[in-house]
Amino acid sequence: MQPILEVSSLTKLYRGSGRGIREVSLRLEAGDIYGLLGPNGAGKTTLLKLITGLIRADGGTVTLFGVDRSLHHEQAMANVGCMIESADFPDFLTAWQYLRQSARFYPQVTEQRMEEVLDTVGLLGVRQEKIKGFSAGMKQKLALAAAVLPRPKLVLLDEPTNGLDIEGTVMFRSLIRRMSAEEGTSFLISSHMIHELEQLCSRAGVLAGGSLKIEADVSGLVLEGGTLEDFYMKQIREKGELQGA
Ligand SMILES: Nc1ncnc2c1ncn2[C@@H]1O[C@H](COP(=O)(O)OP(=O)(O)OP(=O)(O)O)[C@@H](O)[C@H]1O
Repeated sequence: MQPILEVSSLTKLYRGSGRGIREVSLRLEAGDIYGLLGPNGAGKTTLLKLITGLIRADGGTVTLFGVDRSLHHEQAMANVGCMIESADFPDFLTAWQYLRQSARFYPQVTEQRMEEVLDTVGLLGVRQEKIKGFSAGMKQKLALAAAVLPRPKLVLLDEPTNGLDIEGTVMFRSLIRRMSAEEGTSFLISSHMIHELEQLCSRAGVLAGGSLKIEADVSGLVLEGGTLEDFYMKQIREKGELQGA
């Protein structure tokens, strides 16, 4: 079966720091919910930015739905939703105007769909308020609403639960589960919320020092009585990535 996402030997070393990611390869099959774990500075955001073309790679390839992203960007990204780093919102827009702006590339997105996603993330009641009055968590919810708005087949999320309240985290988990079960959506989620990832993900990968160290079948791990946290800490310790451990 054709993978949803195939990353091959992707490399990006930033000029200033010389850090980034090196020779990372990753494959997502349809229906995968893949958790990307790793210490601060491991290269998770860099990998997500490279996949979506927000920054340019030094080497390697990204193929989405069989299409080379660097050659046919629009076609490759047509079914991809993403939320990478805290979105820089145009503060003068209302939540509704922002979503309308996000929807302009997707003729299939109706006002009913916009209302539906705002309701899901708990922002329907404030849709006519300007974003400049929103808290960090409200902005995070709006970014999530925009990422899933066109019902993409693949959603890339960088630290999606950062700043979310408890209800927001529960909403996030049920949104992912529902989209996965009802629409067959695949997810690549970078997060430090390991318990969240353990509950959601079918597979996980550990990125450390710019390289993908190991991947795990999360449900298999849990069935065998292990936890994703123990697995992660073991990997990080073995690879000497844990300072002072
Ligand atoms: N624009 C940049 N210029 C120079 N170095 C950078 C730049 N952006 C990131 N880096 C470096 O690249 C490495 C990877 O950063 P990245 O943001 O991808 O890590 P991360 O795994 O997402 O970290 P965190 O979990 O803290 O968000 C870090 O060492 C960081 O200092």
